[in-house]
Parts: sequence; structure tokens; C-alpha cells
Amino acid sequence: MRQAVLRTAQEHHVKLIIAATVSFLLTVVARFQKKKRRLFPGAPFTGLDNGARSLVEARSRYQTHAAEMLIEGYKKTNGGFYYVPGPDCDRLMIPTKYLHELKNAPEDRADFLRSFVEMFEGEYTTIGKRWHLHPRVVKNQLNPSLAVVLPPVEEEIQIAAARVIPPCEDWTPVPVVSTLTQIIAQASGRMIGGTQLSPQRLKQYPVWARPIMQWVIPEMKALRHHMAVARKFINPILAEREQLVESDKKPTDLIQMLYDGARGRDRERNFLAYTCLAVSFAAIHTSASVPAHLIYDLCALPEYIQPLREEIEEILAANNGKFTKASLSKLVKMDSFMKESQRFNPLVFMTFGRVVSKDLQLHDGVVIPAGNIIGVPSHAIANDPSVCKDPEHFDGFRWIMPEDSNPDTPSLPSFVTTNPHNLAWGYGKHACSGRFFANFEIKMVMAHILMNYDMKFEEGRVERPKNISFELQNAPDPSIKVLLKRRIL
Ligand code: HEM
Repeated sequence: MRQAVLRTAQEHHVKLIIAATVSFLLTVVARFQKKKRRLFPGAPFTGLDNGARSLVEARSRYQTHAAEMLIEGYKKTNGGFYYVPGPDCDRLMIPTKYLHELKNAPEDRADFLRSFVEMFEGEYTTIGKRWHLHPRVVKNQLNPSLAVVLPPVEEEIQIAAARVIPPCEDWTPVPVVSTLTQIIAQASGRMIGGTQLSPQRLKQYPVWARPIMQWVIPEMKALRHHMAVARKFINPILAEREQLVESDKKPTDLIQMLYDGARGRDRERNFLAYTCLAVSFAAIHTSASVPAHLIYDLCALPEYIQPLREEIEEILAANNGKFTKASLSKLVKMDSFMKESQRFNPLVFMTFGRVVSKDLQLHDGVVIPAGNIIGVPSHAIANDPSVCKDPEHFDGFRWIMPEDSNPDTPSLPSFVTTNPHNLAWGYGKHACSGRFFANFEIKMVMAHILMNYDMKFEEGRVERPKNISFELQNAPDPSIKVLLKRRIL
């Protein structure tokens, strides 16, 4: 018996060594190919500190200083072409004047999903792999159904908040990020079902070690567990939906929309369960981070609390105390505050990531060589003084259209606007299709919190907590608690 166990352990070690050797060799080949990649002529590398830092140092600095490096390159090139070096690849930033022609470039030239796979370690996490059904269904089925989808989501927000926020009879410390993540997860679950994925731990290992570490690190084990759980819960629901016929009253939820929108192999239950998980990944931590940022902003700038509350009261009073898609759209102060907060606290510092698969010739003859990963420095652009006056200053209501503006005044961007200067959601055919749902969901969560609780930082804190960033991703500090106290209405 002991011998059999030893033999199994030895076999396991041999397999790991073979896997390590193969992945090491593959990485060497990949690196060699990378070296052969043709660079865009004349585009400087950012983050080299005028030659004081080597390219290798700059690549590793990217993990913690990507935002700074992107802003530096944007300023130095005046919004031109430049490379931001990273440990896995050097990304080519492109000027916004090319976005219009690139936004609908065919996938076989500018591949969106390949850039996603690369960013989220999709080879191991599966993020970005076979991701074709849900972007289409969110855009074509979920978005037109929001008026029906939102009221149950509002109800779920209230149930979730009652479950996760303590009674707060007196000032009570509440962990902001985890509380909001639970509320958003439950509210989004009303729309889809699902749980979360986390690739970050894997990124901390060198590329050659990832094929092995995927089997070792707890987050990846949790990911495989989430997939199994998703299948366990969603497959029986799908089995029921398969029995529904056209004449039956079909539920207005994402599972149904995915099932109806799927063709051929995409109708397989396991694939649909996986797709629900993909939507959870796209929808939960992303949307939960926004109200967390907003609460940190409100505690740091409490003068915004009263005007936001008054606006919510007015809208609710005119709608029997309930929100609708139309009434939520009237929360213009909240919308502007959210947009301003996002300008300082984006989810990612770069969007419009694409892998250029074939040489791409642009209207002025400029050619982006195949093999480059391109993107736009969305955060640097949002903070460019020619895009946003006095960008250092947080002005929560700067995005509200003045009441006396005449019809010819160009309208200001709203939270969900995408255009070449407002790129937090990406741009073009792959811009976030869930942003309309996220926008309404976040407004309902914020309205619930603002109407029911007073808030302030814990004793001793006056400044807003600094964000935590890793490579291109940026998140609110999850260790912070704020004090909440139930309002007596
Ligand atoms: C505040 C919350 C959210 C933020 C900040 C956000 C941000 C983004 C960004 C930056 C992209 C990539 C665009 C690019 O780089 O070009 C994206 C894509 C996407 N997002 Fe969101 N997202 C949020 C919420 C959601 C929600 C709630 C859903 C689903 C209901 C969703 C579904 C998607 C999908 C399906 C894509 C891929 C679109 C495509 O491939 O065509 N997102 N999102």
C-alpha cells in the first residue's frame, strides 16, 4: 500500500517535471518569437526615466506603476504612438484620431478577445476563451429588456442590504468593498446567477511557471470549484427551460436569453453554465467597485451627500417610491458624480486592447505591424486638460448640462457615454455592453445607502483611501471600513 502511494507520488512528480520542462521550452520559443516582432517605427518606450532605468526594470515596474507610465508616455508624445513596457508584452498606445477607423476593424486584423485572454491569463482561467455568446446576448436581449429586469433587481438590492449591512442603530464600522460586493453579487444574481473568478494570483508567477501553478494555487482551485458549482446550479434550470415551448411564459432573465440566443453547440448546458459564470465575472467585481469608490468619495467630500439625497427624494416622490428605468435616468447629479469618480478611479487604465494579427494600414498610410498589442491610455486621456478642464480638481457636478444651455450646445458626456475622449468602457463594437445595466444597478444601490444611512470615515481618517492597482487594473482598497448609522426618517 505504502509502495503504491510512493509510486503515485513519484509519477506525479515526474509529470510535474515534464510539464515544467515543456512549458519552459514553449516560453523560450514564445520569447524568441516576441524578439522577432516588428516594432512600430519611432514609437518611444515610456517608463525608462530618461535612460536611468533599463527596459527590463521598466517592464517589472509596470506591475505597480502602469498608470504613471501611461500618463508619462501620453504627455511626452502629446497623445501620439508610444510603447508601455510590461512583463508579458510591450503594448503600443495609439492616438485617438485612429479610433474611428479601428473601432469596427475585423477580428482577423484587430483581435479583441486575444487581448482579453492575454490580460486575464485566459489559457488557464478560460477568461476570454469561447466568449462570443454573452456579449451578443447582453447587447441584443438584456439591454432592450432593462425596464422589465430592473424592478426585481431593486427588490433584491433591498433584501441583500438587509442581510449584509448590520442594524447600525449607532455608528457601526462596515467593510465597504466586501459588503458592496455581496449586495451587487446578489442583485446581479437575480438577473443571471453565478459567482466570481480571480486570475490575479497566477499573474504573480513567471510565464513559464503558470502552466504548473494553475494546479497549485488556491484561487485556481477555487475557480475550478466555481465552475463545478455553476454547472450544478444552472444545469437543472436549463433542463427546465429546455422543456418550455414558445407559448409558455418564459422568464425575463439572462439564462433564458442565453438559451434562446444560443445556436448549435452553444446550446450545451455546460457551455451555457460557463457563460453565466463569464457574465458574473464581467458584472460583479466591476460593478461593486464603483459604489465602493463613491462611498470613499462621499466620506471624503460629505458636502455632496445632501444634494444627492434631495435629488433621489424628488425622483422617488414623483414615482410612488419606486425606481423605473425612466426615473433612474433623471438622477443627473448622481450620474455626474459617478462619472467624476470614475475619472479618478477607473476600473482599468487602458481600454480598446486588440492584438493586431495582420499588418494594419491606417487612413494616412501609417502601418501598425502585425504582432503588436494596441490599446488606448483611457485614464490619461480622461485627465488631459484639453478633455477635462482643471483635471486635478474633483468637481462632482461638472458633467451636469446647465439648465440654460441652448439646443446647439454640445451635450456633456454621461456615465455611460463612449466616444474617443470617454473611453472608460472601451469604444466601438466591443465597448462594455453591460454598462447600461451596471449604471442603473449602481444608482439603485447608492440610492438605498444614501437614503437609509449616514456615513463617515472611522476616527483618524480624513483622506480618501488610496486605490490598489495591479498592472492595468485598479480597485478600491478592500481593507477599509466606514462608519454607517441608520437614518431616522
Ligand atoms: C461598472 C461596471 C463595469 C465596468 C467598469 C466595465 C468595463 C468594461 C470594459 C472596460 C470592457 C472592455 C472594453 C474595452 O477594453 O474595449 C468591458 C467589456 C464587457 N463588459 Fe463590462 N464593465 C462593467 C460591468 C459590466 C456588466 C454589469 C456586464 C454584464 C451585464 C458587462 C459585460 C461586458 C461584456 C459582455 C463585455 C465584452 C463586450 C464585447 O466583447 O463586445 N460589464 N466592460
